[in-house]
Parts: sequence; C-alpha cells; structure tokens
Amino acid sequence: MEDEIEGYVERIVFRNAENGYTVLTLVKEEKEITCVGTFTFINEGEFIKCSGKYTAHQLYGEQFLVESYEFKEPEDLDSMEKYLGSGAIKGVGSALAARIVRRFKGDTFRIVEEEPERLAEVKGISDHMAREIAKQFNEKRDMRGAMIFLQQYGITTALAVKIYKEYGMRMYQVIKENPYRLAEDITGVGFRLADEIAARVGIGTESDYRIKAAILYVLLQGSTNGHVYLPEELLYRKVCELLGIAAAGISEQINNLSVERKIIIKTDVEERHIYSAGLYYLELNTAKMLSDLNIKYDLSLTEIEHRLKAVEKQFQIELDELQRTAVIEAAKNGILVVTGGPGTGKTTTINAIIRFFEAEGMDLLLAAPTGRAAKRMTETTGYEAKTIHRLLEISKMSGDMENKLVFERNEGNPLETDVIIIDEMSMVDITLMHALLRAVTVGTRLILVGDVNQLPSVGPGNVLKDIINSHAFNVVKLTKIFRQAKESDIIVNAHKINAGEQIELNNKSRDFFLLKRAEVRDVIGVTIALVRDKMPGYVNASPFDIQVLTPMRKGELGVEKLNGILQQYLNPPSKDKQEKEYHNIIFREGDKVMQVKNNYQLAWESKSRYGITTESGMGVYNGDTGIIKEINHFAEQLTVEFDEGRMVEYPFNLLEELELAYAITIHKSQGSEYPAVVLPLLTGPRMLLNRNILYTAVTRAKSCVTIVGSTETVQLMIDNESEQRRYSGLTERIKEL
Ligand SMILES: Nc1ncnc2c1ncn2[C@@H]1O[C@H](COP(=O)(O)OP(=O)(O)OP(=O)(O)O)[C@@H](O)[C@H]1O
Repeated sequence: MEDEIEGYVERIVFRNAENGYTVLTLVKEEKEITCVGTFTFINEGEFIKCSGKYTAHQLYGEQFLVESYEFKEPEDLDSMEKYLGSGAIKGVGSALAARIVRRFKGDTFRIVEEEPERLAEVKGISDHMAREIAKQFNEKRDMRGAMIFLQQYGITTALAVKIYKEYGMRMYQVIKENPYRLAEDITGVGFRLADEIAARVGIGTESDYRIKAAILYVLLQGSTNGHVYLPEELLYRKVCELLGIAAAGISEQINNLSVERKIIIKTDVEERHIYSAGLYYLELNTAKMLSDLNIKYDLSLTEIEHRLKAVEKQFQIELDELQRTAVIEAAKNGILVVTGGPGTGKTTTINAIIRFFEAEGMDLLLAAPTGRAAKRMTETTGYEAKTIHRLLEISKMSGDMENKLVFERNEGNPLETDVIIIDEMSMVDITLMHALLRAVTVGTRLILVGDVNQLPSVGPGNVLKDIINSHAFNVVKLTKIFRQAKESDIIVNAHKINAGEQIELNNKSRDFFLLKRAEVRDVIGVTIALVRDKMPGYVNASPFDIQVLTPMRKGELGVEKLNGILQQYLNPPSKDKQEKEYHNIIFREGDKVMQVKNNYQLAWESKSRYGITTESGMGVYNGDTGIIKEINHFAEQLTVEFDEGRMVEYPFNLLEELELAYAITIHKSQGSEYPAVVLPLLTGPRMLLNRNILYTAVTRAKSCVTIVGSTETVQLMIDNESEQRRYSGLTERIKEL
C-alpha cells in the first residue's frame, strides 16, 4: 500500500548529481525519517510531500522509499523557519529566519514574494538585504520550476542545472524555439540530445536550426577524430547521414553559418575546406605565432663551433655531423625542429643543446605532452621536465572540455626563459600548441623534438608534420643509427618498418620475436604465458611492467576481451580483494588500470611511510597507469596508486574515466615506454593494420618485442601505408603568411 509523508528536508546524506539518486532525512514534528529515491531537484530546507512505502533496510533500519514527490509550500511556521534558515538563502541563518517568521507569521512567504521591502521591518535586515533575500527566494522557485520542466525531456539533473545556469528564465524560450542551441552552448549536450528535445517540442526535421546544428555537430565530431577542418563534400555527406533527409538546405545553411562567422570557409585549389570558427583561428594564430618566433640570431659560426667543441670536450661526447648541425641551428634560430626515429640520437642532441646553452648562462625549460613522457625526459636529461599543462600552469578548469582550459601562462604572463625544449612533439595537438605559443615571447628559442613517423596526436591537428612540411622553419632530420642502437633489433626493425621493408622474423634475435600461432585461443594462451611467466625474468621486470598492446578495442584480440582474460590470470578473484563492477568492467583491488582522459581537477597526494602527506597536486592525465590499492564500498570510492606513489581517490561515478590496462591500444601507448611489449596480431580491420601503428607499437619497447600471431599480418601491416588522413591546414596557413 502507498504511504504519504511530508516534511522539510533536514539533511541530504547522499546525492548522485547525474541521476538524481538521493538519500535524505525528512523531519516533521520532531520525527525524523530517512527517505531514498530519485529527486531531480532538491535542497536542504525544502518542504516536500512524498508517496512511496516504508521498508526495513538491513543496515540502516527503517527507510521510506520514495516513488514520487512534490514540492509544497510549508504551511506551519516551524517549516517556514527551517526553509529560510537552511542555508538555501545566503546571508539568512537560523536566528534571522526565526525573527522573520516571528514577525510575519503565516504570511511570511507571501511577504517575501510580493512585498519584499517589508522584510526591512525586521531588525538586522537592510533594504538592500531585503531585496537580495527576495531575489534568491524567487530564483530558487524559478529553478525548481525549470528542473521540473526539463525533466519531461529526460534531461539529467546535472545537465538541467547547467542549462538553467546558462540561460536562466530564457531557458523556456530556447527549448521551445531552438533547442539546438543547447548543443552549441553547453558541454554535455550533443546534437542527438538536442534533436530529441526538438522532436518532442515539435520542431520539423527540415528546420534551418536543425541543419545548422547538424553542420556544427559534424565539424565537432571531425575534431574528435583529429581533423581541424572537413572538406565540404565530406561534411555534406555526413550531415545528410545525420539528418536522415535529402540535402535540400545544407549548402544554404553552410553559407548562412559562414555569414554568422560560426564557420570559416577556405577555398583550396579544387575544394572548399570548412572549419568551425574556433579551430580556424586556433590554426591561423598558431601559424602567426610560429612565424613571429622564428627570428634569426646573427651569431658567428666559428664562435658557435668553438663553444660547442668546449661542451663536447667537457662532457666527453663527440657529436655526429647532423647532431652538431642541430645545436648550431638551435643557437641561430628562434624555432628549430629536430626529428628522427629511435636510436638516432635525439636525446643525446637534446642533452648537447642543454649543455651548450647552459654554458652560455642561459635559462632553459623542458616539457613534454604527457606525464610519462615528461618523466622520461627528466630521467634522460637530468633536468626537471614538466608536462606542458603544468608548464603553462593550468588553472580554473572551468569545464571538462579541453578547449575551455585556462592557463596562467599566456601573452600577459609569459614563460620567462631563454630556451624551451619540447619532446614527443608528435603528440601535441593544435589546441595545446596554440596555448604553448601564447606563453612564449619573441626572443625565446623554441626547440621541438619528436619522431614525425609516430601516430599523430589524439586531439585535432598534425602539428609536427605540418610544421615540417611548411618548409618555413629549420628542421634537422637525424638519420644515422648509432652503433649501440644498431645492436638492437627493435631499433633496426623499427627503421625497416618505417621504410616499408620486410623484417626478418627468424627468432635468432635477442630482443625481437615472432611466435607463430593461427588460432585466437593459442594466441591468448601464449600471451598469458609471456606476460606472467616468461618475460618478467627475461627483462628483469614485474608482470605488470610487461605491456600487451593491440591495434583495436573490439574483437577477439581487442583490448576489452584481452583485459578480462589477463585479469583472470594476473589478478584473479580472491576473498581478500574487494571488487566493484562498473559498466561491465570488474575493478578489483590489485588491478592495473589506466586513466583514459585528461582530468585536471582530480587531486593526488603522495604520503611518506608514516602516512604524512609529502606532496599533493591536481591532474591525472590520459594514459597514466596505476594499481588499485583499495575499494571502499561504504565511502563509494576506489583508490589508485599512480607513478611515484601518487594516490588518487575515484568516487564510483568517476569510474568511466578508468579502464583495465593489462592490454591497451597502441594509440594509448604513445609517449610511453615499457621494458617488454607483447603484440597479439592475427586479423582486424585494415584501417587499423597499418605501418604507422606497427611502428608505434614496436618503438614502445625498451628491451623486448614479441609478436604473437601471424607473419602475414605483420607483412600486411608493413605494406599498408595508408594512414588515416588528417584534415589540417596549418601548413597552408604558414605558407600564406
Ligand atoms: N654522437 C654519438 N656518438 C656515439 N653514440 C651516440 C651518439 N649519439 C647518440 N649515441 C648513442 O646512440 C644511442 C641512441 O641515442 P639517443 O638515446 O640519443 O637516441 P634517441 O633518438 O633519443 O633514441 P630513442 O628515441 O630510442 O630514445 C644511445 O646509446 C647513445 O648513447
């Protein structure tokens, strides 16, 4: 049987802002009851009437399960006082609330709404404060109404709050006239949700708003696939697909959007390139800033060579001709690019450049795009290298979207140094490059180092390749493989793969193997044996340091399947280990996991042996891997230990940012190095079986690569030169200048 209870919300014990699931205590006449249910919008002090039923919970005792609820005007003086004093209205505490209600009695709420100036009759309330109280009171009421309105479109509470904050009371108009604006203005609303709302509101499928929204949405999607622009023809086709209608108005709306300056059209020789305005200016300004920085220093060559000799002597290195050129060009130019494959001496060159400038008494800063790459740079140079985000002092972190990031370092507060060296440049996308350049002043030398044959950045753009292809900057291509490097088949094979030559797979090597297996089952069996039993001893590492890499997520040998299986063998269930299932993944204490997006707001802490916090900070980055130390069901959180003992607490609802990491995709492995890599390779989509991907995978290994599967697939990958095309116009922008 249904019961009804009413009262005011005394305390919100737990609330999941995404789905509205809430535990709260409700009070009526001194009686307190715990209510559990889904509340789209609720605040402490609110007066509500709930329908549902009482249950007895094993642990928590009697509870009321709420099936539905409604807001009520509190009718008794006690509840009114509780609401006003609950903190819902800033500046009104319980004492003041009591005075207000004592003064106006049952008329209190009407006075606040209709004659707020009379509030000033109460001692301690000024005219200004009276207006402020009324404003907040009404805002709360409006917001409650808005939430209830948005609920009917299936919008989650968290999103509803964002929508209300963005538009206020204009929200009703936006939703009814052009809900597609939501997709433009609010992170978390995509075209599909907006389209769903539009359909419910009754907006026609051929409405101009809909077509425009679809165009912008397809461009946005393109950018998440790495494109800075889309050719018009492709855009056109994708928009048609999305809209599900013939393309009557698309051209017209492309032109309209261009007039509104929301998109930019650049005409190439044979086709039109369509940019979202944001990305276009990012690209254009990147080109401009790069050109501005590229000044020439009029230094005497003999003088530089003389000093370089001194450095070589002091540090007992003898640079090769190309490395020497790199140092000289670094001294003479505002911008220098150094590129080369594995073992071609990039690190040695960076070190020589550092020593050279240091000897001149100049200041240097070092950075790389990921935490792992920065750590490696620190190790190989002996100088502190930061992530680019930290170098630029990321702050404010207003949204979860990369392009809303705010950096403390910019043109108004630039990096004060003589030389900046960036490693692993292939991973830097156009957004990050733009942010970096804003913080560099003319007169600072910028040295960009990377391997242009690695996979391009995850984010939009093809920055390193475009800069090189523009031929506007000094580029030193290191090509010589040094003796030590030559002894490594990993390095020799990497270069062969890159050149499209077949590699010898006769298993005479000491660090590069192919174990032929034709059946998925056998490939998996061998992979497990390698990771668990064979490799750790061979390369002197723990099983968790042996990384399984695969080109794909799906399929029999995709990341998802492999992780489930490897977990069984490397960290099997045990009664001592807590588990948490989230979206079909079981997370278990002891599991190896990876953060899969940049989260600048996630706090970390490292502690000494005695539990004292020694360091703390913010930010866990895409690709960071760690071990689950604890799963706490009561606190609903999971603790992961990342590199250098950094502990991070994940509330359960943040688990979508974590994945098991026994196997990861080759894309995700960029910028990382592992003692040994195991590559199960049988079949897969042709798009993912290409040279570039194999090259990236092989170059991740320091001491050993083992491919398990088929020789034919390896050959096919080496032969398949087709890379996914990236639509990026930085080269053209630079050339235009
Ligand atoms: N001028 C040189 N003379 C002799 N040996 C060199 C020279 N430059 C580099 N080497 C050696 O070659 C090997 C590879 O060099 P280095 O680590 O600098 O290359 P890298 O391009 O950074 O390689 P990776 O990308 O694999 O890290 C090292 O063992 C290094 O000591």
